Amino acid sequence: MSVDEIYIKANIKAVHDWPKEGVVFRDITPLLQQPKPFRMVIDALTQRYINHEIDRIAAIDSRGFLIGSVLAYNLNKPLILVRKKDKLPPPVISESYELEYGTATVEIQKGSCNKGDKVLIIDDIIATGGTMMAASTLLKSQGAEIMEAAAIIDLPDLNGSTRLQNLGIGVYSLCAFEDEN
Ligand SMILES: O=P(O)(O)OC[C@H]1O[C@H](OP(=O)(O)OP(=O)(O)O)[C@H](O)[C@@H]1O
Ligand SMILES: Nc1ncnc2[nH]cnc12
Repeated sequence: MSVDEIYIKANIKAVHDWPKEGVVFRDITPLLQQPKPFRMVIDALTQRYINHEIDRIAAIDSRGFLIGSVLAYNLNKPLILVRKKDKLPPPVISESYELEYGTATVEIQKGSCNKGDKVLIIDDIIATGGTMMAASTLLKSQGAEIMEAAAIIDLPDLNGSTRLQNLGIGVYSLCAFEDEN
């Protein structure tokens, strides 16, 4: 593990049995409350993508907005909002999916991207990968190519990153929590 990874992980809190029994919720609030680890996250993602060919950044509602919007500003790229159901004005397209602790629907506005656009998807965490997959389905339906799906945290035990990779979507995360500790 790199020094940055150790530091980022140390600023993410494990909340056991929330929002339901058996779930270990990875809370990024401590990381956001301190400039140093938050800057580490943004700087690491900026460095990774600064020389990549990216046309747009898609950030996922709501924790993904916190990272995706700052990254879009740093990289000077247009931002696409992947929002929870009924938040965006029409015309929208929708995709439903399973979460670790429920079900959800995400939407993007029609015309959010152009055919052939290379889109980087950003969220705080990849758990089952359902949210990233739904976002990718919506973006692809508009003709986009998914350049990569990136998050602060990967939970490999929930297989989300593997499921995304099996669909041909490249995945990048800054840290992983391998078990329930
Ligand atoms: O890989 P998955 O199993 O799809 O889970 C990851 C998603 O779950 C959380 O979002 P949540 O729906 O809890 O919303 P929030 O960001 O508004 O808290 C998280 O922010 C990711 O978007
Ligand atoms: N274990 C978890 N911690 C934080 N956010 C999540 N989203 C889905 N699973 C999660």
